[in-house]
Amino acid sequence: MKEFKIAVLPGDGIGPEVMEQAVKILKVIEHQEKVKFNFEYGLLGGCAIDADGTPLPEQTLEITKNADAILLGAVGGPKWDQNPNHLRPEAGLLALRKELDLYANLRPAQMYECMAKASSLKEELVAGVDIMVVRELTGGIYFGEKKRYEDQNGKEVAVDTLLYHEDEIERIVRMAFEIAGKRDNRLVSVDKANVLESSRLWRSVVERIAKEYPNIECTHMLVDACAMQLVRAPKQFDVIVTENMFGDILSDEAAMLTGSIGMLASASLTDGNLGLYEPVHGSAPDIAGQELANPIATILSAALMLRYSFGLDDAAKRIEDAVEDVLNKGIRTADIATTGEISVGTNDMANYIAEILEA
Ligand SMILES: NC(=O)C1=CN([C@@H]2O[C@H](COP(=O)(O)OP(=O)(O)OC[C@H]3O[C@@H](n4cnc5c(N)ncnc54)[C@H](O)[C@@H]3O)[C@@H](O)[C@H]2O)C=CC1
Ligand SMILES: CC(C)CC(=O)C(=O)O
Ligand SMILES: [Mg+2]
Repeated sequence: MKEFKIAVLPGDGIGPEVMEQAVKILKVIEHQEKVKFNFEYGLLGGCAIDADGTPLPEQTLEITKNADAILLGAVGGPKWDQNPNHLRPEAGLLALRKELDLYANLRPAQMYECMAKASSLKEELVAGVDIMVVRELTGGIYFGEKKRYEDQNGKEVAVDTLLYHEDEIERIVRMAFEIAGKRDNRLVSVDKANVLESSRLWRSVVERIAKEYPNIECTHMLVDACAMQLVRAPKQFDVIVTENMFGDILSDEAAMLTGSIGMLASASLTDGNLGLYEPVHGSAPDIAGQELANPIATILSAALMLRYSFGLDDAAKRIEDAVEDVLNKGIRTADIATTGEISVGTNDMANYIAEILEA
């Protein structure tokens, strides 16, 4: 029997709640596919600070390095907001991404037909939206040097450094071209080349690599214009490639086109088979512990794990179809509910998905 080791890092806030649901779905798949998933749990983020005094304990790093894939909930919360940077939950996640060289963050934003009909946005605007945001994940301003000091007038100064090496840009851009080649052959590279030197380097690398992909229509867009175009005419986009912070922001925006940030999955990949799979959303402290969290983003992240890290494409598709079936039946968590539908909590949403999978 084929065995896969999965490092499970539930994290903080709603992280453990949505993770429980994803594991529930994976146990159904395990049974159906006749494979064995060995789940190894680790602490990351605020819970790790509380238990071990560090957001990324050595033991967690070990578990992830020995795993075939990593499934993550979310980290962070107000309890740790005033901590110094190295004792913030988010620093643990950033360190993990860097340590494992997970440089490519794929964030697919796909609109379900039944969700388009119920969207608070115009149906014709969002029906058929299918965007893949390819975000650089281990460079840029989140990883540059940070400084705090007082100027000569005694006023505080803060510095974050945005730095990119050419080869860091090259590998993510190349991956985006490859992905575009398997989709609709359209790639939009997003930068701020009218202002930022790092963006001018980014653009020149994109232009050089574009010559190797003559069949792919490659255009450039400034990030402010892209934010506007995403809400004005989202269907113009197929694949977007961009640097770390722009991708973080634009993918949250793209999420809302599809109904809720509680629906968006992501895969963080390196050059091998290892991947980290996590919902795009955070730890949502405002709804934690209330059975309100939508588990779909984490369940769909588990499906991406089956596809990208384990090659279990059929199982991944069955999960995605089961999610769509449940949505077609009008079953909704609070974040995606409109009137006249069946409103369910976190657990029941996953139970309905599991029921369809088992049918
Ligand atoms: N990958 C990660 O672990 C991330 C962690 N964070 C951290 O999470 C904490 C909260 O950050 P926020 O800015 O509030 O972003 P957030 O994504 O946690 O929440 C934003 C809004 O979306 C809602 N929401 C998020 N996920 C949901 C779900 N599954 N179902 C239903 N509603 C959902 C929340 O209730 C909230 O109103 C912060 O400490 C932040 O640093 C934020 C983003 C990513
Ligand atoms: C380190 C994370 C909190 C950054 C983020 O918001 C994300 O990756 O989505
Ligand atoms: Mg984010």
